[in-house]
Amino acid sequence: MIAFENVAYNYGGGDLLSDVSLRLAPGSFHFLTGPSGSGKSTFLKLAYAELRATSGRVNLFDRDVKTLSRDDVARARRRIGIVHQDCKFLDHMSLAANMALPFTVSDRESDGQDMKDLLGWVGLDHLADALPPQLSGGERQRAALARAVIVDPDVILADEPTGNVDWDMSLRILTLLVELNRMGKTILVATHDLNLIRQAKAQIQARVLRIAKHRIQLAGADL
Ligand SMILES: Nc1ncnc2c1ncn2[C@@H]1O[C@H](COP(=O)(O)OP(=O)(O)OP(=O)(O)O)[C@@H](O)[C@H]1O
Repeated sequence: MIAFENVAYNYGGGDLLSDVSLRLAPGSFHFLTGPSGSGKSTFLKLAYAELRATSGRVNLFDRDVKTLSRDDVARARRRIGIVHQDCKFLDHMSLAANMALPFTVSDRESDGQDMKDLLGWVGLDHLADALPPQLSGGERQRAALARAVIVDPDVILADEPTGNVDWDMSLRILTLLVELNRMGKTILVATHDLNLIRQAKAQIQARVLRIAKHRIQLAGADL
């Protein structure tokens, strides 16, 4: 799905990430952890071609990102659901209308029943007509996850999807991610939350990647 080959990235100073080689195989579940500022969000941006590697190669669905035109990137992104750290909604539009935005943007028809089912799946069907500022932090994060999956992507990249929510809500979001993985989606979750990772490993085969000293390594079984 997504492969990194000897990738390095810097924002103009020294390398933030260097010598990164890894593959997100279809149907795999990965966590990405590491200290604040170590480059987790940067890695995700490289993975969905928001940033281009300074050196090395990132393959998105078997194509070198450097060779992709803007349209190719847009097409590839339709196969990726991105849950941003600080998810943005249009505050003047209902939750249901916000959920339908990916369809509007990609010129596809949205199916009202699918939308209802999806809101039900994340436990927000009663809030379909609410405006985003009326949602709690956990409701926003579940809405962000639902919006990322509404176009049925093959890959889900989630940046701290359980930041700012309590443990019960974190577990609920984790359960949704595990369900998606069981449906065959390839998942990568960047998180600081080691308890969440332990909880997930009790349920599914998840690999844990750790950023240390600018490199990304597979963490041992100690987690
Ligand atoms: N656009 C940018 N220009 C310059 N430096 C940047 C830019 N974006 C991020 N950085 C720097 O790169 C480093 C890594 O940032 P990144 O957001 O990838 O880390 P992170 O591991 O996701 O952090 P956190 O866990 O705090 O979200 C930080 O030192 C950050 O200040």
